[in-house]
Amino acid sequence: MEAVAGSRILPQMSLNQNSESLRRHVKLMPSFFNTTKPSADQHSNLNGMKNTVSGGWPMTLPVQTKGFVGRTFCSVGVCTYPGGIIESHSHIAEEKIGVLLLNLGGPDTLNDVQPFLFNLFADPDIIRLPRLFRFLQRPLAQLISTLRAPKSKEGYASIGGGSPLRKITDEQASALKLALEANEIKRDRIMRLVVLPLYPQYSISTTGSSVRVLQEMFRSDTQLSRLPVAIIQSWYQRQGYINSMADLIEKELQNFQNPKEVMIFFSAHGVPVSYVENAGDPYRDQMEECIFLIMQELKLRGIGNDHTLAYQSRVGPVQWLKPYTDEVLVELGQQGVRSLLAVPVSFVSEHIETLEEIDMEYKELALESGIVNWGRVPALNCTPSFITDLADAVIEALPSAMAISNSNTSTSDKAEIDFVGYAIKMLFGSILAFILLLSPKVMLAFRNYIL
Ligand SMILES: C=CC1=C(C)c2cc3[nH]c(cc4nc(cc5[nH]c(cc1n2)c(C)c5CCC(=O)O)C(CCC(=O)O)=C4C)c(C)c3C=C
Ligand SMILES: [Fe+2]
Repeated sequence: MEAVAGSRILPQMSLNQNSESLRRHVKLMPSFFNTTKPSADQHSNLNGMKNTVSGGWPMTLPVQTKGFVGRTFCSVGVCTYPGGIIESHSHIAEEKIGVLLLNLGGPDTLNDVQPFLFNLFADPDIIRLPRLFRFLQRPLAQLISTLRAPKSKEGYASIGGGSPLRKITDEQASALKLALEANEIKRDRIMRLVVLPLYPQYSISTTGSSVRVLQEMFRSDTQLSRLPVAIIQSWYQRQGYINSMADLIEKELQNFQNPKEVMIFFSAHGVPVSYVENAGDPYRDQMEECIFLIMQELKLRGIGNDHTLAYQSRVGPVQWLKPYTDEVLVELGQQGVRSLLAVPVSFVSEHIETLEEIDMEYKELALESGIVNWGRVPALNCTPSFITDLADAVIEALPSAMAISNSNTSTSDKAEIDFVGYAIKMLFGSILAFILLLSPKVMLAFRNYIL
């Protein structure tokens, strides 16, 4: 059994690489683990089986981030699942299950901030340009990331000079591996992959974006396209997750002098309204249902506090989901709310928006607005009940694993077509962006957009 942590760069790989090449790639992965566990019989459960160390699963995924400091596949955990070896009377079969965690990346150092932002804005699911203007995506991303970098760097500098996301995601991957090994399960002789985004609610801009790229990659690889894959789209409604969130809230309420008077303030990462209203993003509906379920669980525990939901972290001049966290905090203070417990709800790890935006900016704003007692629920990170629930989610998803079908175009043809198209688009995009930038008015509008 091994767990290897490395940089955030995940290069393109294929299934049949030799072990030397595999080792090199594995080192580049933020988190990769590989275990096998013996089993007695297909029809017996695996309780009490002894772990063995595998020499390595000859498979790794063609995981590719969208550039250097990656967004999207920022933690990869691959494990051969308990039941690694299944003995069925006369044969021994090895059974391996991969778990691929999808998460947002974050800059490890201040030097990584601009490349990180570039990857973010170059994602067509984050900056959604009309099809006709798609060729501008990368030049625009270059421009916006360069202009926004100083402000973002300030934020990352204030939380220690980089994002903690990578470290926490690695820890979650290791904890999940242990939880999966502890589980009892019966196995067939198959290899399957479960894709688990670390976003409880689905959004086009998070899970949607990652899964789209993953599917493109799998379709264009003959071997991977045959691998049975189960994708967990969202899991906010799972009782284990709801209970874990309720536990955190219940515990944190006890830190207030008068817990019953505390306003439970859910703060979710926002998305532009157009995602929900024009592109059919289920994010807002799922978020509202998630809050409803958490509050319902708290009520069952005799906790009937007032609560509210607001959206934070908007970028640019377009309308984002409302109400906005900063505006609601001010209103609540003015309305006489004196005790408030902030609950970050769209993400399961500590990150810049909990450590800087909530703990510093929003706290200061709330105290200025009349709130006296402030608290914040920590992120779930590696909370055992939460990790166990993720392990259960992985196991429950296994039966639905299906091959992602192969595309007709060969990989090399595709690469050629992509390259020519890409070069033409880059050329025209850069010329247009350059012309636009010569106009001071356009430049000013841009500055307003990104800050
Ligand atoms: C520009 C549009 C953005 C959309 C849409 C968006 C959706 C979205 N993001 C998260 C989670 C996180 N985002 C984080 C950072 C971050 N996000 C955007 C922009 C959009 N996000 C920017 C520009 C940044 C960089 C930070 C900054 O400059 O303000 C992070 C933090 C990563 C870290 O390093 O700690 C998280 C987490 C969700 C869940 C979401 C949609 C539901
Ligand atoms: Fe974001």
